Amino acid sequence: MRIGVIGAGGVGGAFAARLQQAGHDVSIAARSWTADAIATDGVQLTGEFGSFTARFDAVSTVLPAGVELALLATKVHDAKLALTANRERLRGVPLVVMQNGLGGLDIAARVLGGAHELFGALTLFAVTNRGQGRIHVTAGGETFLGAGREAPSPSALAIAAELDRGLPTRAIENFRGAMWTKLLINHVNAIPAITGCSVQEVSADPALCRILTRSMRETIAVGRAIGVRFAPLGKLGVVDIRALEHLPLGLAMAVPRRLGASFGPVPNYASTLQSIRRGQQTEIDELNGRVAALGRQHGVPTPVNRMLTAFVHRVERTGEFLSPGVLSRLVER
Ligand SMILES: NC(=O)C1=CN([C@@H]2O[C@H](COP(=O)(O)OP(=O)(O)OC[C@H]3O[C@@H](n4cnc5c(N)ncnc54)[C@H](OP(=O)(O)O)[C@@H]3O)[C@@H](O)[C@H]2O)C=CC1
Ligand SMILES: CC(C)(CO)C(=O)C(=O)O
Repeated sequence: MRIGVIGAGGVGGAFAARLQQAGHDVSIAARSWTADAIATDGVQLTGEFGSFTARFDAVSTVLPAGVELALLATKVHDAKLALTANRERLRGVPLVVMQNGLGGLDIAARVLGGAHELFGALTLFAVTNRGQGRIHVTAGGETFLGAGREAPSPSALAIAAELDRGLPTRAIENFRGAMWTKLLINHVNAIPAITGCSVQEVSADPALCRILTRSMRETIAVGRAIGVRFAPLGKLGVVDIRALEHLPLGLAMAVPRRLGASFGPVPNYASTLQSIRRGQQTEIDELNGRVAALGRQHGVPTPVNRMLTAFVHRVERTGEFLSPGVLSRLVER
């Protein structure tokens, strides 16, 4: 199949390399400096999904004509520009939006039109983008594909099967509920971005894990106020979400502690801290920031998500991390 990947960073680069290796005809649209590096040296994949270099004939700032399926793997805030540049090439081509947060599919529908065939994909593997096509997968995990609230359509099943040839991918029902569960999982992103600690260090540290748990509880409350039906996703089952919601805080902390440990022994710094280290804008406004905005809209208090969002922006501006002790004093005072 002719597959076009827009945004060849961590997630896009890993999929591009593995799909090409599996025999698909993959082309890449990247920003010029990354496109130049990949055109010369290919995508160099290391870690959990194997170590090899994938070379691509078509690497440019826009996709070539003739693509049959497209994947969008930019950060959410880069989606509008990337899709606008590729709009002509995407006419009639199903698009899979591989992004965290809740907003990517809406942006794609606005740019490409509400009738465009759109799917979302939630990726549970953890990947470090070392720049210029060098991609290191620190923990394996499945990708879940879908759209809306219903059971997967025949085309969702067919697309998931094509992607599954490269990396483990499954079509699921209640994709909207799964997006919210992934948003909960991505609460592991903010504290590493504020402190410089890994996800595993945060979840193993009682004071930091307490903040993480509080932020997740706020998000469940916001989701409930909106009528979200959280779907089980990877290591976070419906029972875990109920435990997070209803158990006393000290006991509920077991859920994020397990979630952090599930990323395995290699430190996972998550995509938000990686953006800071590369001097790029983070997606925090689409993660904890989105929860805070929805909380305001629906009258649900979200003080921890508001603070975490503000602290990530502070680190973005200053480049200075807060120590775990200072962060917990500021949040818990
Ligand atoms: N990293 C992870 O472990 C995971 C990330 N995610 C989610 O996946 C999505 C992608 O994240 P991730 O791969 O980490 O991000 P990266 O920043 O590593 O990759 C994004 C890529 O998009 C490129 N890009 C930006 N604008 C354009 C454009 N206009 N045209 C073409 N390419 C463009 C960037 O280019 P440049 O190289 O120039 O910066 C970069 O290579 C995010 O929503 C993230 O939250 C989901 C699960 C796991
Ligand atoms: C799953 C996780 C937390 C992997 O690191 C991720 O989605 C991210 O880093 O944004």
